[in-house]
Amino acid sequence: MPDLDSRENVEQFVELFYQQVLADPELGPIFLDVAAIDLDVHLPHIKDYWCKLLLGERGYQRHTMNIHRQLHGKRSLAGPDFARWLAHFEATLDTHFTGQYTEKARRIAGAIAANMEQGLEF
Ligand code: HEM
Repeated sequence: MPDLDSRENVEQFVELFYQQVLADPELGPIFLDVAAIDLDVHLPHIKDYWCKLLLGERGYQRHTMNIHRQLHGKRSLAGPDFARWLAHFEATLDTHFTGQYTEKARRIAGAIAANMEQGLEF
């Protein structure tokens, strides 16, 4: 299985991850109804975000925490939501990718999800 060591593979990962998240009965509506994302706008941001975190690319320069804080104001995001999000993230990695970048993605996602969950507790 490939590693998340190129933009091409990171983009493939994001597509596969979002297929799962958007199909999730709890999480899908948060993206599609609450935030009403335009996938053609949203997915390139997510791809740039992971290319920054994993490959050191500089394309993503937005404030992720503020975006989730705003979202949290419309539909509260709590422990079980983060657990589902992470479960899809890890299942996508486990099924399609392997290697040191894959493990880096797993660590970073876990740490950011925990931080974000704490940061939204108020
Ligand atoms: C409960 C878990 C989560 C849910 C339900 C969720 C949902 C969302 C939604 C609906 C948006 C679009 C917001 C908008 O455009 O108005 C978004 C954006 C984003 N999320 Fe999450 N998110 C979760 C966790 C995370 C985590 C843990 C990370 C990072 C590891 C993350 C990274 C991002 C990024 C990078 C964006 C793009 C922001 C931008 O437009 O630049 N999310 N999220």
